[in-house]
Amino acid sequence: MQKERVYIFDTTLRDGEQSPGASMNTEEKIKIAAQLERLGVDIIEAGFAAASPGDFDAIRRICEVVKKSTVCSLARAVERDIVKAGESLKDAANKRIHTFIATSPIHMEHKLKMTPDQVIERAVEAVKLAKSFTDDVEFSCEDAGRSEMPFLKEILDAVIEAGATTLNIPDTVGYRLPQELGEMIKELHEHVGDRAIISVHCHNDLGLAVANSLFSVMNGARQIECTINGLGERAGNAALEEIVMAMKTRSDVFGFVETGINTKEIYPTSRLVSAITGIEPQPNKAIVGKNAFAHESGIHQDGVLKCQETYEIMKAEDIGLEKNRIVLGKHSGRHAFKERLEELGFDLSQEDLNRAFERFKVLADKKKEIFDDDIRMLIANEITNIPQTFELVGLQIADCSAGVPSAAVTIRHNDKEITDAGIGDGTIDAIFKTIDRISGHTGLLKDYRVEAVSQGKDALAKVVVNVQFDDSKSAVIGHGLSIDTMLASAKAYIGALNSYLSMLPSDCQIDSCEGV
Ligand SMILES: CC(=O)SCCNC(=O)CCNC(=O)[C@H](O)C(C)(C)COP(=O)(O)OP(=O)(O)OC[C@H]1O[C@@H](n2cnc3c(N)ncnc32)[C@H](O)[C@@H]1OP(=O)(O)O
Ligand SMILES: CC(C)C(=O)C(=O)O
Repeated sequence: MQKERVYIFDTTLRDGEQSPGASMNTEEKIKIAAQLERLGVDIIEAGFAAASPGDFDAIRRICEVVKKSTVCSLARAVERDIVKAGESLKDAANKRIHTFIATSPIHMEHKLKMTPDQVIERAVEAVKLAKSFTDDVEFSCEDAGRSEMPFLKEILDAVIEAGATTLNIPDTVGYRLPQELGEMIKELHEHVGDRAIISVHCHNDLGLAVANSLFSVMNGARQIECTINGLGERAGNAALEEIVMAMKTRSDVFGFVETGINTKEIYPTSRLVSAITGIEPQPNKAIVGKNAFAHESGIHQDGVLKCQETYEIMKAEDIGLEKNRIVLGKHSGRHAFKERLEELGFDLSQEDLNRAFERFKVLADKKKEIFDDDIRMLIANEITNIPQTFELVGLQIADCSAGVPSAAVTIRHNDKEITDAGIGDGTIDAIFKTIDRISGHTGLLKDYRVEAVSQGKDALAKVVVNVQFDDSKSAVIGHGLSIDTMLASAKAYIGALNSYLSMLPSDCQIDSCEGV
């Protein structure tokens, strides 16, 4: 079956820029336009030439860069706007003027202060003037979603007669429900026939912009106006990525149509637009949100690892992501944990794996997301195989502003828990001195380093100490890992102590613990 083409009209640079805070400079617009062309959009609405000299210039410069996609400027049904649009598009390889006027009773009466007949007359004049610059003229009935059907048919007949080749039916205020807009498009499509292409431009005030666009395609629309990341005035426009991926994923329903979009460019385009505008899609945003291809819970991770389709209806690769993301966190299970360890090059025995998994769960309770570096450190600590002669059970430090830095430490040794407290020149010194007293070994701190492992405010602190115990000739190293730096320091010091003890002949070890 011959597929019909649905033209993708991207208005990120025009309606998308109408998002508060999304203004872009000319260079930024050129970058986005070039990427939109790579993405394969048919028409790039590059701006509103009459809005400002900057907008005019950006459209003109985009025409120099974009050669395959059609470049378009918006214009009110006003002579100056159309002339400006025509001039800005002068050098375009393919150009379109998009002129519009409102057709709903509320807009005609209160905003335009024009009668319906005057609106038709103005629309016809606008299309005729636009036609003197290009054959490709689009006419929009602004607020068509709240316009009366007989009037819509009348004005569309008039602008077709004047030369409009694309007729856009905007749901300007996002009022229509999918079924209703679908019926409206069906009736208008039957009325217009093959005299022009029917387009829709849906806003997202009720969160229905994408659904409305898809219903419109099912009912005869062959151009969709949309934006990257759903940017746009108020709640935004229909999101290009959602429309395109819905049609691709549900080809059982949309198999009769096709777009020219290279879906692998969707993610890079989304990233570029959010980097330039500073507006990040919400994490759970369909297709391009940070979590759209992420799995955090053990049952889902297990399913996806066994068969991707258990929890994925699209492939991350299809939108240009490298792969889906298995996020390790408190809801993860052993399957995902083991898989990540293998990816990181760790091959643990079942016993080590079980121990590491327990420690992972404890860490995950404290930390929102566990990164690869966190796991590396966790495993490094797990596989050292040094006997844990002393084990930290608890640590309490006094309010640092109170004057004398002090620490209370509880340590397990030979199945006994011993608590002691001490003061020091600083909190770390107080902790280390107290550990010395409990263990009966005196350490001389040669080096102390702390660094953040992984990312975020809740990043793990990794403390590395180099300690010389009991006047021995060489110093030993200890590592400690925790989201709390003091705790990491205590662990590092005890780690160094255990390491030192493991190197002593066993009779010495017993002697050295007499003080405990
Ligand atoms: C639904 C949409 O997204 S439409 C596009 C919205 N985008 C923009 O408005 C961004 C660019 N706009 C601008 O820079 C400015 O509004 C301009 C340059 C176009 C016009 O600025 P100003 O001349 O100062 O007019 P202002 O914006 O205050 O008011 C709009 C005027 O255009 C009229 N108007 C609005 N739409 C149309 C139209 N499609 N055709 C003809 N006249 C229109 C209004 O009735 C009003 O006319 P009035 O001055 O006689 O009352
Ligand atoms: C100019 C038209 C297409 C528009 O942006 C709208 O109606 O929302």
